[in-house]
Amino acid sequence: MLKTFIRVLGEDVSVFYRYIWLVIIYGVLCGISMTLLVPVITYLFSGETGQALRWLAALLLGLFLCWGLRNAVEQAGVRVGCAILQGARHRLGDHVSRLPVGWFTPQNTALLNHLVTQGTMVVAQLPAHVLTPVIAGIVTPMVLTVVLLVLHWPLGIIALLSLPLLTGVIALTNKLSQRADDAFQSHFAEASQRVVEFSKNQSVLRAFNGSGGSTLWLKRTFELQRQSGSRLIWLSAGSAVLNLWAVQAVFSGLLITSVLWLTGQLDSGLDTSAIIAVIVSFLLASRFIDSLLDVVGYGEVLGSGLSQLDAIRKLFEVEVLPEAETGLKPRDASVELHGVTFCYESGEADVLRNINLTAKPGSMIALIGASGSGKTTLLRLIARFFDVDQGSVSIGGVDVRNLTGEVLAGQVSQIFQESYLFSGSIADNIRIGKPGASDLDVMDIIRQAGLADIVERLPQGVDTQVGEGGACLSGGERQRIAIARALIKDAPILLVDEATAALDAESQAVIASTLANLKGRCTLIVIAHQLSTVAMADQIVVLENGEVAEQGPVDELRESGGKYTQLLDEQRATKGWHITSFEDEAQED
Ligand SMILES: Nc1ncnc2c1ncn2[C@@H]1O[C@H](COP(=O)(O)OP(=O)(O)OP(=O)(O)O)[C@@H](O)[C@H]1O
Repeated sequence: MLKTFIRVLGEDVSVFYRYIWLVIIYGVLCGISMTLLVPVITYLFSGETGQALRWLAALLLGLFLCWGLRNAVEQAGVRVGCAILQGARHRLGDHVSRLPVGWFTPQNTALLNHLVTQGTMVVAQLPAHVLTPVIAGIVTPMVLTVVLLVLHWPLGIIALLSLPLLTGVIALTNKLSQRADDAFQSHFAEASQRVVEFSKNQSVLRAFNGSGGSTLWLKRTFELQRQSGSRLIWLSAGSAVLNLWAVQAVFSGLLITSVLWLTGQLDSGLDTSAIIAVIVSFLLASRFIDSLLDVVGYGEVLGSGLSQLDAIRKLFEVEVLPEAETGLKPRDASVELHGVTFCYESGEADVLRNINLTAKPGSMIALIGASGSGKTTLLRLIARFFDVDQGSVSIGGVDVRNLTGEVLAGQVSQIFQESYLFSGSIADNIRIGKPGASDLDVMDIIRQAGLADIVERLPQGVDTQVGEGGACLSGGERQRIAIARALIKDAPILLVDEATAALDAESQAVIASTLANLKGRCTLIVIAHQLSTVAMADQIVVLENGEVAEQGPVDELRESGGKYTQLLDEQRATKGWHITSFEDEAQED
């Protein structure tokens, strides 16, 4: 817990240390103040009223100091909470921005959203509202235990033994509640994600499931959330009862011991000092129990807060991609893969195995292979979405792990099949590729990406809002904006996941002409779906089950009659492709 607080608070950690020290001092001072009851009662019973009043004044002063310190503790707790709210989100953001892109699954994204919006809020409230009574509720009984040991050792021994016993019971019940709370929070995040998915994709759901089956996933998620919610309620209630029983058991032990001792004293004749000691011990024992009851009372809120803190800890423990500290720069736009092996999850089968590939500066490589053969993964490794498990990926002779994020981003531009557009205008989205681009540059790129006609048709031209995710545009229009965004960046290496049949013929033609224009001007590595693209490449790489099955110039592969021709035959059968050269294609067009 302490480590996570320290991590979450970063450079503001001093406010947390100050708070912890204050609350410990507060707990000790409360314990000491209560022990001042001993001389007050002793002197009262022995008739020394003056002395009793002096000790009473000391007791009142102690209580006054406790009250003052409690205020200081509360303020320190609020300051810790503010520091968490102000800094934790930034620190989480910094950490998350360095995580591998593959971490951002819908479930992790929903969890992140939940932690940033609600989790940090719950954690921020812990010091001010929960930790103070809990820490003081443990420190004060420790002080009282020492006094009880001095005053009447059997009571002291019971108090001493009860501390680890109660800590054990509370830790156990907390762990159980925390587990139930983790499950509930995870189902809660999943349900939130499902609701967003459900509302965003109504058109798909209605088209395929008009009878209401579309709500099946949602219902299942809600059911899981309900089950984990009930489990959490039952466990929390059970834990509260168990904790209370444990405290009452200790109280009964203290009570029985006091009564037995008092009875023994009465049998062996009245010893006033012993009777005073029993009465005082009994008073202290009841304060001891009160403090523990405070701890138990906050058990449930504490468990829930700690569960959020634990989720934040786990998030901080996800390994980030190490950032290069060297100032190395690629010497040219070549791309080399040496013995690259990679799997997404450790322990699972390799998605790529021993891949060797060289793209000379300005050359073009077409990646082809069946669905799932690893083509997209290979492009992701070049852009360092993940680090390879074995081997290396180099750009311009430098391992991508030794390039800073900024240098690498400057070298590589990408066109994906599904490129996300941000809320804003067409021009805003294109300028993501080059923030300082002039209006003239933007218009020029719009022409190159075959967007000119579309932009002219729109009443607000390049200032037309695209909506969230480009919802106001067609798939082809979105794709062309994404192409324009990649082109304006003018990076020396372009990675392209060519559009499949999901796009209209015009957009496919735009990609083909873009590639033809760029050929020779930058290094192109393209997942090729169109025969014309395959035909214009300098080198074809055929992937099969994560391995390079064949590679070489198109003519060589055509003649060898190996995997390449086999794949083309299969695709010709499904799409009507035929083996031809780029020139033939151009003539046919
Ligand atoms: N983020 C991921 N986490 C885990 N496994 C993944 C992930 N992305 C892809 N895979 C798996 O890796 C393998 C290769 O996928 P990849 O997307 O690289 O293939 P592909 O050749 O590009 O396929 P397609 O042509 O259908 O896009 C597949 O078995 C896929 O299920």
